[in-house]
Amino acid sequence: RKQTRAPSLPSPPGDPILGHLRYMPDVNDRDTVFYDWGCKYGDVFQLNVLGKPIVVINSEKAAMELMEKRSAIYSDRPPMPLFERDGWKDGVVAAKYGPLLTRQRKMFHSPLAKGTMPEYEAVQEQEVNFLLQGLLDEPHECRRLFRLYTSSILTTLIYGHRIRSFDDAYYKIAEDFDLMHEAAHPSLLDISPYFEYLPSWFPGAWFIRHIKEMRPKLLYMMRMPLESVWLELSGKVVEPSYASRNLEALAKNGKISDRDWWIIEMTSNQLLTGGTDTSFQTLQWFIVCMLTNPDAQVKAQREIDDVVGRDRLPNFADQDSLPYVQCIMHEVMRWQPVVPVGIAHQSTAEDIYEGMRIPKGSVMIANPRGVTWDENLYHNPRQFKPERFLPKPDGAGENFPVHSIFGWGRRICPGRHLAEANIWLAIARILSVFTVTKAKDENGKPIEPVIKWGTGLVRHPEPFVFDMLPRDGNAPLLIRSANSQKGS
Ligand code: HEM
Repeated sequence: RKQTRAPSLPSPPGDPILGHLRYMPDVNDRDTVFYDWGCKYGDVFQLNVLGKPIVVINSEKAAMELMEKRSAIYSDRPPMPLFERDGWKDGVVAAKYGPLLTRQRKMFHSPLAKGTMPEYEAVQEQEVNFLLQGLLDEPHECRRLFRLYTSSILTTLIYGHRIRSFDDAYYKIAEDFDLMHEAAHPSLLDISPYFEYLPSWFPGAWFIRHIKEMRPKLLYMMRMPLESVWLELSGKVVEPSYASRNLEALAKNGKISDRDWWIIEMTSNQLLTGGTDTSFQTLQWFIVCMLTNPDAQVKAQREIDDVVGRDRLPNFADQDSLPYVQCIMHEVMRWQPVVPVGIAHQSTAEDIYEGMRIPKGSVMIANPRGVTWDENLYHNPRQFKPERFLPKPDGAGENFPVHSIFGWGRRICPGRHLAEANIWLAIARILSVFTVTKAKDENGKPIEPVIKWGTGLVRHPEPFVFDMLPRDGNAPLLIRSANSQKGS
């Protein structure tokens, strides 16, 4: 009673019945528009779309209080009808908060725990050496090579399959996931499931075509790799992997039920799809940052030269001695969060925040921009300044906004340790042997890069021009020798 009498959160003006439907920003600008509205209406404000409350949080203090400390009531997901129709119903990303989510997340605990990471170093080193070789031979293929790098680490760990070419069926799977980016857009299905029966030519019914194309692809993506692992298990040589271990454990107890099979299929797929685009697009943003901040690149290369030298490549044992390289990775993530508005949570009980009411069933959006652009937390927040994370007096002693990048409470990204390890190794080794620089036109004049971002679930730069040159005559030899070592 007391709670329902509490005042509502501040809200921008909207329409009767429709609420803020007509004012909802485009997916591409949602983070920046929500940031601007936060400056105007307060760090926690409410929108309503056809009666559904949407709470936007624009400060670390409020997000910590609600999404972390009170995560027991903020860990559900709102309905994601397009994801579900595409074939991801009940998969961990879209799962409602409950036993099925708990079971799936439990399966990730041990394989993705921080302490398990050293077990993957050999795979990561082989993959990064293959990446360097690719960048040396075909630097213009950088985008596809980054995707191959992140997806191959994942397919090796999940299915025991290394990707060695762009024609590999597993690479195609990772590429086909591009179509899923459309599912980030609001659709009529958010209003009612019956709109699925509209003809595809009906204005606004683009999602009918999307489901028709995406659903079979997603089903194939989930089924094909697991069936291959199952077939391999009946043979003699099996590369141990997340899927093989889970299948073997279940098979020991007799027949694997359809439900158990589905859970392994789904969790494997969500690790691959959740981990590939986020990580490889972070690497693309790293290239953008090096291209546009040459001083930072030089500083990181000097650090690597001092600690590692030029006769070998950096490895995980060097990580603590390369603080500036670590700062570069974190600053790339802070400067351009690749999941621009995170993944929405939903509240399961009514709540009060600073005397104001948050209705039960509110969609909760913790906007990363509210934190990463907060001038109380970051000096010149819109500038790329890796040293901000160095301890004082060398740097500003600012904190990496881990939750704004990897999520909140009981839904925090389970793959964060693996993501950071994969990205760090790629960044450290690229900086040790290559320099990212402006491309030159036919007259030898540097071409100014134009950086724009494309639409999708994961923020990515549109193709841009740059060069990636070996740092010295020894770099190609070092790369070739590393990539030809046993196991590579
Ligand atoms: C730079 C890389 C990555 C970033 C920025 C990132 C970011 C995120 C974010 C923001 C969420 C939503 C968290 C929330 O709801 O509060 C998430 C969820 C998730 N991520 Fe990541 N992620 C990355 C890499 C990975 C990797 C490598 C994997 C797998 C190995 C992975 C698997 C997942 C899964 C399965 C979920 C769903 C968790 C749930 O709904 O409970 N991610 N990630």
